[in-house]
Amino acid sequence: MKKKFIIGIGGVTNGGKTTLTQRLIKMLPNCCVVHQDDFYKKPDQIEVGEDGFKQWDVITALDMEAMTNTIRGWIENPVKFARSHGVNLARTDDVSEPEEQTHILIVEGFLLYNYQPLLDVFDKCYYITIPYEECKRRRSTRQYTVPDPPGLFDGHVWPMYLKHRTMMEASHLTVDYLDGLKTKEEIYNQVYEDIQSNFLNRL
Ligand SMILES: Nc1ncnc2c1ncn2[C@@H]1O[C@H](COP(=O)(O)OP(=O)(O)O)[C@@H](O)[C@H]1O
Ligand SMILES: O=C(O)c1ccc[n+]([C@@H]2O[C@H](COP(=O)([O-])O)[C@@H](O)[C@H]2O)c1
Repeated sequence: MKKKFIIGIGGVTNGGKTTLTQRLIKMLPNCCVVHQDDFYKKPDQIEVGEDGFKQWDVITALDMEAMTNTIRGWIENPVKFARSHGVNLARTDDVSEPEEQTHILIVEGFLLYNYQPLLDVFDKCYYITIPYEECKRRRSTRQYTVPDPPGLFDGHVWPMYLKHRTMMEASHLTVDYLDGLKTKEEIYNQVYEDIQSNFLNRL
């Protein structure tokens, strides 16, 4: 029986992906995480568009090859990956050896489902959405390593979100939508129970 599961938590910027991911990794056994934001290229490698904005919200702004290699490293040896990332593995005195246990990888990011080589690695694809107004409000309070210049949200971030979401929906990937307007607790409970029943209780 399969014992390695990769779960995607994608969706709009400021939808609550990181918040949900942090809660899940605390509660799920043998759970590692890969954050897409960690694979951003350096600011001087980000293209400037005709609109004058640095194009942060496109797949070429990210080193997707490096991210894919990191995920492949987990697939090859989740125990080694967990140990080298400081993730505690379940105790082995009352269960099987670490190699025999179930392992979960959460991959979190805003452009997860727009990179063809990764589409077939996911056992489950979640996608958090929030409406324009709420997204703009949350984003206005957020500090990124490179702060948003005036007009970036309406001129680049939101249009790119709509474009990539449309492309994802055309790809026939099976995606479970999560309503990011629900409370953090509600979203977490929904996903935790879903993962439990789909991947953990069946073992
Ligand atoms: N369900 C929620 N309801 C209200 N605010 C939320 C919710 N989830 C996250 N937030 C807030 O929204 C902001 C962005 O959350 P974050 O998890 O960093 O989003 P993302 O990783 O999708 O960009 C943070 O200020 C966070 O506290
Ligand atoms: O992380 C960075 O270095 C960074 C630098 C510039 C911009 N970002 C923004 O990060 C956003 C994606 O991350 P998130 O957590 O909001 O989903 C995306 O909308 C980018 O515009 C992120």
